[in-house]
Amino acid sequence: MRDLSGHTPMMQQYLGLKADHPETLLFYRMGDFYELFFADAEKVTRLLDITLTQRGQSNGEPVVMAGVPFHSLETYLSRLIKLGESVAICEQVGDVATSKGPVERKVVRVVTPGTLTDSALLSDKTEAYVLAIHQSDRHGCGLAWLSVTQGLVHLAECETAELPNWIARVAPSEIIYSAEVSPAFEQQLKNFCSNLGLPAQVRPAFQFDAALGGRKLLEHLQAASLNAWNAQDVLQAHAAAAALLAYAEHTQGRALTHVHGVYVARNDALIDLPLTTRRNLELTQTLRGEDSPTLFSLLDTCMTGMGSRQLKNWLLSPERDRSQAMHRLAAIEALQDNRTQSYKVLRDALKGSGDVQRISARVSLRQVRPRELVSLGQALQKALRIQPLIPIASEARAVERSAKVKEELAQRAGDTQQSALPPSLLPPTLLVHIAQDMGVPPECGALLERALLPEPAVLVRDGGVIGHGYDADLDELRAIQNNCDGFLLELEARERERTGIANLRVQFNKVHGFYIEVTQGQIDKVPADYTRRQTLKNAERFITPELKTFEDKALSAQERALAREKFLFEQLLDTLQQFVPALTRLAQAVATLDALCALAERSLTLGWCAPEFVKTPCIEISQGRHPVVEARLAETHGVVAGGAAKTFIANDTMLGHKQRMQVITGPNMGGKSTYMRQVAIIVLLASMGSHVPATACRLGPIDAIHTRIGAADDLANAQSTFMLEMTEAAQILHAATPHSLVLMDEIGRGTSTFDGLALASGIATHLHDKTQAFTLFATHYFELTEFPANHRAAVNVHVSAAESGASIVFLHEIQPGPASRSYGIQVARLAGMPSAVLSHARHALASLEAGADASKVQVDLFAPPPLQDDVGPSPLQAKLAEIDPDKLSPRDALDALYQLKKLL
Ligand SMILES: Nc1ncnc2c1ncn2[C@@H]1O[C@H](COP(=O)(O)OP(=O)(O)OP(=O)(O)O)[C@@H](O)[C@H]1O
Repeated sequence: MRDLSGHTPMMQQYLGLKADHPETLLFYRMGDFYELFFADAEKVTRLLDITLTQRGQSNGEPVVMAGVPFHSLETYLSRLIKLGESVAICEQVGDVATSKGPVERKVVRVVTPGTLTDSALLSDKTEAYVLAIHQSDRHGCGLAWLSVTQGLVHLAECETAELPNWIARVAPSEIIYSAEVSPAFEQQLKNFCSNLGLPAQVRPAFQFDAALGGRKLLEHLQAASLNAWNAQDVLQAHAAAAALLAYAEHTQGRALTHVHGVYVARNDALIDLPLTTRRNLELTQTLRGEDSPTLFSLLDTCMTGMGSRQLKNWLLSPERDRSQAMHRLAAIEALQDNRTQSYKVLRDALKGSGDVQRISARVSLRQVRPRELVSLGQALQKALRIQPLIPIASEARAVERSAKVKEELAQRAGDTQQSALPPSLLPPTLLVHIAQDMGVPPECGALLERALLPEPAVLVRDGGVIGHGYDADLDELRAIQNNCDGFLLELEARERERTGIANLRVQFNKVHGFYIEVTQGQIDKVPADYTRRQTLKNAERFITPELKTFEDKALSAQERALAREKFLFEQLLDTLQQFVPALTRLAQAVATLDALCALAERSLTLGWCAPEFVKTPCIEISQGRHPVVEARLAETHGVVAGGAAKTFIANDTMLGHKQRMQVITGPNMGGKSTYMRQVAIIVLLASMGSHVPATACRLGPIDAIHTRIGAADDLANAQSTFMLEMTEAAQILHAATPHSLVLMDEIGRGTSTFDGLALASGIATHLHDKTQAFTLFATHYFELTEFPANHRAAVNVHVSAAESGASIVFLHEIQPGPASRSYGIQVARLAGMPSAVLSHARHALASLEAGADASKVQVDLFAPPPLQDDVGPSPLQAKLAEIDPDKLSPRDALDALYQLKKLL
């Protein structure tokens, strides 16, 4: 323990608090400022560009400090959190008037990027997760993550090698791990996090305790066993959960009473969408790291932040089991019902709904602000109006029509695994469930309406929060403040009448308070209950018991009203706790309904169709489109660089048992990448339960979407473009199965032509013969168009283009057969290459082609490698093997040596 005795008492207090938060910036409240000291002060000065000052000395050293005004705390917090910093907020909790030495202070909460609850600091559309990672002894990891504003702890276990993909899937805002992970593991984790700009915190090893985690989960679930959640066997994840909950509680300064759900994410339950796939398909971020245009930005027309977050979650975690998707599809069909078009009415009703999910979490954490409670009250009223509008009957008809959903439901009813799903995803059908959860107890809404003013102050400490008529004492205190003048006039009139003193006056001054003034001439009329307060030259001033009582009340009324409001607000929070579970269910229902309505709207606006799920492995798409490219073309009215088509050209895709691989050729800019991505996007949309941009779509089971597209140098990890390309390709070859969709775009182009071609052909062969995944293989190697000739399940297709003079027109149609040529020079011309370069290139091409024709040797790229000839041992080896030196006489040994020499 450090000796602090040389420091001033205040610095001793500060340093004592700081010792508990060494890695966190400590905001130390002093009057109207939060002050930071020493290294913290220097750091925020750098990060926030605020002034560094120096005041006095402590322990012989100058006290370096920087401060921010208390009322601008949120602004500074938000900037620091965006920079990945954590902040401990230390408030004065003792009584300034009575304390000897520095007033008592306490860290009341720690604000970290992954445990935010304040809507001012959170993005509407993104959940902030904190992810705890536990390294187990056996090459595995236990994971546990939660968003403090949700009531659900997610658990998972994975191999260490799969960790990056899990982190990508969870997309946390912050990671915590044990102080005792292996150095190699820590290094890997740190590299990975710094590449993603993800803050990582080290936590004490003892907190990563499986038994403790199991117990804590049971406490939250108020259950005796985790079996019902199918979470009993994931012990490594329990260890992570123990640390996760401890950390979340540490940041909030209290237990998370609203956490009452556990969900185990099993590796084989979700469609695998590796980090590369998320990136390449531009699901939530463009390749340049922007939020739009992406698939999510196109899909997300939700009316609430809750809906947007739900939709993003569906997009990034589609399940392999299609029953969930089928439920959503049935609900979308009901919402779109021609006659009622309920989705429109519902979207109107959902507009402007408060963020029930975040607000109810803040209720249980007792951090909620008055205005949030008002908006919660409004959301409850909305929910009651929305409830009867939900087209339950149409959904029932849609389910009836879909024999498959019915079959699925019947299966699920007898399926013991069902409780592993979050509650709102269970049968009965989705909309029925949503409608049930919309019914929050009416007394909750009524209480909020009564308890709060319609437009309360921002903070309780300012007063003006609690409604009129809610509490008699408060009403009286307010009446005193408001009716001071009225009361005094009324008292004056009454006293004049009682005493008969016509010029009696009731007045107030700051020194003497309230008094009744009587001129000297009228003194003899003063009643007995008047007590003299002050004598003036011409008048006497009195006080009466009634006026004294009023004075006491009036002078302290404001103070007492504030205290009363605080008390009533706390009492309100106590009462609201019982409604938190119902509010959490309501939030989930609103989020789901909003997301479904957005999907219904998108489908109708963009002309999408419902996919059909089948058991036979296949991907059959009629007239498929890439929704984001199509939307961009529509926005720009087809005026895009490179003379592309004016409207999007739809294409079919037929992959099945007989045709598992397409070798796609065609000019640059022809649309190969777009076509491949569109197939992946359609598969993904269908799997999440959305309609798809096509006229028909039949989809067999899918377990993963792998992509190897483009190449960006990963300089931070010292990987070259080619190394990265090969690493990604190798991962795909190991992971893909016959139910996976694999996109390979121009594999092998990062090395010399022969190496690249040879590798590309090897990879294609492996995918076709061994992996047998559905594969779209785009290539510029014409040699690979020979591939289908020797491989039954592969076909050639090409994107069409037409030559028009020296130029080229892209038709973007996928047609059978290989492309006739590559048009590289024409594309370069479109790109504005100087004509001298083009002319040089044309000549060079002609001579290269002539040379290639002359020396054409037929190489069978796809022939299996020759087996090593097994010719057996040589005569010399055979002779040597015969000899047993232990049995040889010196004479025999010499003979043998001569024989061996001869054989040589
Ligand atoms: N089906 C389509 N209909 C209309 N326009 C399209 C279509 N497909 C692609 N395009 C347009 O052509 C552009 C180039 O497409 P894409 O990047 O897919 O070509 P590519 O063949 O993969 O090119 P490269 O081989 O150079 O990577 C797209 O940005 C888009 O504007």
